[in-house]
Amino acid sequence: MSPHDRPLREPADIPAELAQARRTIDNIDAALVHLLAERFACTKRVGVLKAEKNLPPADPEREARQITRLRGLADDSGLDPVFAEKFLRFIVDEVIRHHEAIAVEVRGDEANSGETK
Ligand SMILES: C=C(O[C@@H]1C=C(C(=O)O)C=C[C@H]1O)C(=O)O
Repeated sequence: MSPHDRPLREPADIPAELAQARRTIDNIDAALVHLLAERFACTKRVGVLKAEKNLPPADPEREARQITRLRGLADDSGLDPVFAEKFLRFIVDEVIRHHEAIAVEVRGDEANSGETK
């Protein structure tokens, strides 16, 4: 466990309920960071697989289906679907940038090893 996993220390003079709510927020933020780290580790692998198979970095058709699904999940759970879509778009755009960089790297490696596809 990293020392950053612990919730932040709050001043002693703040109301107990506010301090408790902030501990919960800190735990949720920690979980979000862990989840994003896992997601990016997984998408990195996908980027390598796609580059090796000469597939494009972005898959707009899959993205459209993910957006529809997440908007539905957001609606069901009381989260603003517009926000859910923006949040997914933000993450996916970053993933696509990673995939473009991975594709350049893999192509370079192939050129250096004299491999053809
Ligand atoms: C991860 C992939 O690559 C891209 C990133 C996606 C994502 O982060 O969910 C979805 C589709 C692709 O545009 C994939 O093709 O599955």
